[in-house]
Amino acid sequence: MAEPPVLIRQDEVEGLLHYKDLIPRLEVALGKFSKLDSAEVIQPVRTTVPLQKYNGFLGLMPAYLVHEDILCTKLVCFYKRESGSTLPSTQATVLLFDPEYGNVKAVSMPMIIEQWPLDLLMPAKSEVLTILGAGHQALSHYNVFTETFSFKEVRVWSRRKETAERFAQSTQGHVTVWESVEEAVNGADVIVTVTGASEPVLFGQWVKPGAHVAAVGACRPDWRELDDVLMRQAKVYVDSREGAVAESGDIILSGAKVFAELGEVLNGTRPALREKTTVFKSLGMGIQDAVSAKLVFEQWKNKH
Ligand SMILES: NC(=O)C1=CN([C@@H]2O[C@H](COP(=O)(O)OP(=O)(O)OC[C@H]3O[C@@H](n4cnc5c(N)ncnc54)[C@H](OP(=O)(O)O)[C@@H]3O)[C@@H](O)[C@H]2O)C=CC1
Ligand SMILES: O=C([O-])C1=[NH+]CCC1
Repeated sequence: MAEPPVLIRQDEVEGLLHYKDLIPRLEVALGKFSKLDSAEVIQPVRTTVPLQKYNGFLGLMPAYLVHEDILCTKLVCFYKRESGSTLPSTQATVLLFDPEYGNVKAVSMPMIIEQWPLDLLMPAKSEVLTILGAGHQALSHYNVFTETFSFKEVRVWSRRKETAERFAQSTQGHVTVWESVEEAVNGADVIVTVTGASEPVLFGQWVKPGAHVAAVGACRPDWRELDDVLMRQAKVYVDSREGAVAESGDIILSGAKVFAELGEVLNGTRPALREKTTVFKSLGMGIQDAVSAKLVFEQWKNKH
């Protein structure tokens, strides 16, 4: 008889997995996912169930990594929150299966680890980082970017100045708060957009040529964070082409062409044009959660 599933709480997950251990395993999985006719990593486009009454959706994000025999599904609820709301906008549960028998081995309510090997696309000399949005994703991106790279200056903007100020008070290093997006991104080498916006907040005319934009918000076909000018002038990289053309308003509504999947850069089939203005449009991949869940479960077993 199969063992009952273990429940791994979010605070435990944080102590069991560091993103530095995740990235190399993720790179292998992404490279395999982006191979032509790949049968090694199976990840269908997210299925979404609209929750109109609550201005949100439930997303189902399954993935099977054949090379590591990892079967996993993330279930994520996302809501568009009014300004000043204290309710969380993203809540996720991850189920890790035994692929042979089909029983659930572990259930966890993880931090959503949206970390990517983005140094591939950042300008070689990146001194100024601007984060647009100041919520959960902003903090996790701040932590990874500032632990991994040495920026001379970090700036933050949020829809409400109080959110940006609270963010700046919560970070380890010095962060300056800006009231205008245009001024906040002026001269920035790396811009992370992590807002709940559904209309563009970042405009191409403000972006320094050669800058890198990591676009993390706007995960529905009619939501946007970036304007047409930026989308059309930049080389656009995505996590999954199939996902991007189905779900990303920034891509669908601007008509921008996808240059490459990040996995194609990692497996050497497309170049990383870091000297150009680049946009990485991330929508989230079940693969990330599958790799994370396996690592978390292994660590959990070592400790119990
Ligand atoms: N690509 C991926 O893999 C993932 C993407 N996401 C996306 O990242 C984004 C941020 O998520 P998270 O940090 O958890 O959210 P939070 O609710 O914690 O933070 C949202 C931030 O966006 C701002 N904001 C909200 N609505 C608007 C708007 N209409 N216009 C401009 N700014 C707005 C908020 O400003 P204020 O508080 O000042 O009002 C706040 O700074 C979401 O779009 C989410 O879908 C999340 C997880 C994974
Ligand atoms: O990957 C993810 O969990 C999400 N992407 C967009 C909203 C939530």
